[in-house]
Amino acid sequence: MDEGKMDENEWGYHGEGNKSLVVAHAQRCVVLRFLKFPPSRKKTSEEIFEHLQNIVDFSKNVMREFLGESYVHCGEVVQLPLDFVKQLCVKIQSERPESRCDKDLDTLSGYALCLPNLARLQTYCFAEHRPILCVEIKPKCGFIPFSSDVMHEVKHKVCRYCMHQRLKVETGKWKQISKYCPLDLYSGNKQRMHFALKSLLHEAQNNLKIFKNGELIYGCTDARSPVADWTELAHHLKPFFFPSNGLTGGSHCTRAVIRDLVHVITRVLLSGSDKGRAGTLWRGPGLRGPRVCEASPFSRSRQGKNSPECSGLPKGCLLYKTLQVQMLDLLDIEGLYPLYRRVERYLEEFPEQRKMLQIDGPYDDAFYQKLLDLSTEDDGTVAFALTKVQQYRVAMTAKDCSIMIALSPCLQDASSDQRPVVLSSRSRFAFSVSVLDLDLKPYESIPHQYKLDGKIANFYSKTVHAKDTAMMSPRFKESEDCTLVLHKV
Ligand SMILES: O=P(O)(O)O[C@@H]1[C@@H](OP(=O)(O)O)[C@H](OP(=O)(O)O)[C@H](O)[C@H](OP(=O)(O)O)[C@H]1OP(=O)(O)O
Ligand SMILES: Nc1ncnc2c1ncn2[C@@H]1O[C@H](COP(=O)(O)OP(=O)(O)OP(=O)(O)O)[C@@H](O)[C@H]1O
Repeated sequence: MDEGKMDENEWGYHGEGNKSLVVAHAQRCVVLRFLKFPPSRKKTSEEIFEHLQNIVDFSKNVMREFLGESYVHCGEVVQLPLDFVKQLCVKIQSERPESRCDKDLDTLSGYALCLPNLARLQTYCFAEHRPILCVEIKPKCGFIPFSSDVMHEVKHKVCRYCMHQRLKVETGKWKQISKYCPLDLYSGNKQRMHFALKSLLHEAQNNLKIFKNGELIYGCTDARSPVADWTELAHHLKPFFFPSNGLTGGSHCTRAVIRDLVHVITRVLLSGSDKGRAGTLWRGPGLRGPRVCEASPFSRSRQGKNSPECSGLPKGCLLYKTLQVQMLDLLDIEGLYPLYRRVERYLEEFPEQRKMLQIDGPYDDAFYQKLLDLSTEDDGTVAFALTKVQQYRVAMTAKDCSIMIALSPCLQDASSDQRPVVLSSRSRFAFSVSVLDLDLKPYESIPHQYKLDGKIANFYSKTVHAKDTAMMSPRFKESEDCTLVLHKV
């Protein structure tokens, strides 16, 4: 990319989250990722450069090691002409969802991250002429905490995502509760994974987006977004899955296309194409805790039946590796918070030590090596507390990242440039899998996490458990009554 000759007309709005905004080049497979800030929060150019460089270093030295290099694209920091950035900002403003406009794109520093456009097959060269379908999934936390420090009883049975749904609907963030449960997606069991993916297709929230040739065709931006239209989605997908157009249309066709999509995504998610070194050498914390969330409609419908829920994920696949990194949260926020307070007290006494403790970077190999200490025996030291704090931040990052799956149809016997291939009922796709949004969660967000966690668990217990008890009690009363009668007889 020639930063000297930038033309805003060659770039278009691509998407945004809470902290960054992404624009894509019209022809080339690259995106620019800019940081966003609340209008009142001004940062210096040096601070922004350091922040972006930290993102690159963290991806390179930590996440690549954990997840494998084929999945992680670190990108590079680029300096752009300020005129270009200002004009780009004006150009894209009308396309931004209203709910994201509480923060402004940084137009003052001129710095951004340049990354491959993962909504197209991963390549830095000119866009390929083959059509490309891309599915982005933000799977969220895939396990139930196993830490003995967890005091909220409900957290041992119901996963954080399912509990949080109740609060999100209550506060108006989303209109209805999703049937998606991350534990189903991470189960490795095909039936459960199909259920999870279909649930995401029903209620995408911010957990699912679908792009066709780089353009968003499915997914919602906020609670005001129109309801999911499977007929329209199937119309987009049909040429990919039924190239010879065997099915004419109607609900049968819609269902068949959606089923094919779900099956292909499941196969890709279970594939382990990664050849990375350290990603496979590293032995993570090991899968622990309940494998089923009590709130998942799939699990509820199978209660008491012999369900094949625990097939487990293949070790090479990205879901498995992501889950391992998420499980670096060994103590849960309830066990972590006192350790955070220990580090805080130390820093209050020795503020000059902050740099040495690498709280704000650099995220180098030394930082990575310390993360590998999985001991949970607290020796009362600041060093122990700090290691757990840093592991928690890394785990939280993995709980909030997204997985991008790009699929491109290929002919029956054509070689796919060494890319892996997945089959659907009537087609064949070359695919790539990548992770995005691997920005290390800030140290400062820990008190917020602690409060939010309590709020989510309390709200869930108050509403759902109260409701469940109310619904259960007549049945219990009946059986009690029955038992009493039997006793009398
Ligand atoms: O706390 P959560 O689980 O709601 O996650 C936040 C996400 O909400 P979600 O639940 O996925 O809708 C939230 O996503 P949205 O803004 O809701 O799309 C952010 O990803 C946020 O991360 P950060 O503060 O921007 O670094 C996320 O915050 P972190 O907790 O990951 O810091
Ligand atoms: N390299 C990329 N290629 C293609 N699309 C991308 C890329 N990076 C980001 N995106 C798109 O931009 C959106 C926003 O990016 P990202 O998730 O990094 O934002 P964020 O503000 O950091 O997110 P969060 O809300 O989780 O903090 C993504 O959901 C994805 O659709």
